[in-house]
Amino acid sequence: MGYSDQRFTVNLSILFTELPLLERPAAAAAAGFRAVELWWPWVDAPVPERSELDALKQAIEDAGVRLTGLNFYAGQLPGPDRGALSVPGEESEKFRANVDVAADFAHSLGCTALNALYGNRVDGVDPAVQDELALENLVLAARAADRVGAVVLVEALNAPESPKCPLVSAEKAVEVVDKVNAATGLGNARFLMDLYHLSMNGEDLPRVIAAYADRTGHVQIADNPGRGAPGTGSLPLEDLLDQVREAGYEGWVGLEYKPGDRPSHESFDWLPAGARAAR
Ligand SMILES: O=C(O)C(=O)CO
Repeated sequence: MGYSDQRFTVNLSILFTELPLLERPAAAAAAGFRAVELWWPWVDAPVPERSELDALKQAIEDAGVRLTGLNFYAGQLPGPDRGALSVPGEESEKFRANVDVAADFAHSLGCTALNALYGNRVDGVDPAVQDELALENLVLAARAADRVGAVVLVEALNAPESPKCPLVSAEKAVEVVDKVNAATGLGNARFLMDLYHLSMNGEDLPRVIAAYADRTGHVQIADNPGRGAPGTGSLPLEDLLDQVREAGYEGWVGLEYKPGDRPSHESFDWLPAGARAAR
């Protein structure tokens, strides 16, 4: 057990952002990793030019890393937006336009996990109307993911940093997962267990792990406070990841932390070089 038994993937939307997008996959490879994940990289373009998609695919392939996770279009991340799929009007339309583009792009790189961020509450809109729209859009996303052999992930964010997001507890996110699976019958909606967000919400992490590991499709980590590398805060991340493993989760663990005021490649000193290259 320990970090050496985990399969880590580097989030290139929060790490290596000091580099242009197309240089980040090679930088992750140079740091010893073989797997990367991304938020939707084109925050203003749910349907980017074909040439942009092709260039990113090429950069990932040339670096010799695999893409293990991709967020659907989610607006401006990490804020002010927190997703698009529950936001009526233009944002929902953008999400819908993106669904097949993101699923096909993921598929072209063998990526089998697509994260669908819920979005903020909108002043003056009935929350029930937003939740109904969200379910419709999550069903579309789950069907598109299923078409390419992928899962659709539903993530709980944290209330202090996302005060308008309604999905700020594991229980609430898993409730949405269950609703999507009940609506599609596909069983490919899964919980994204982000230990940083859940700890910011004050959740009992061992309890959450025991309760929901079997419905978890992806895990992400950062330390708390600060959303930095493991060891920069007070979360017992190595132990918590052991618990996740013991509870039956064997998938990827996304490094979704901020490097701090140092280049990203210097932020992996907590992880033995031999433990980075999991495939
Ligand atoms: O917006 C965030 O903080 C996320 O974790 C997105 O995946």
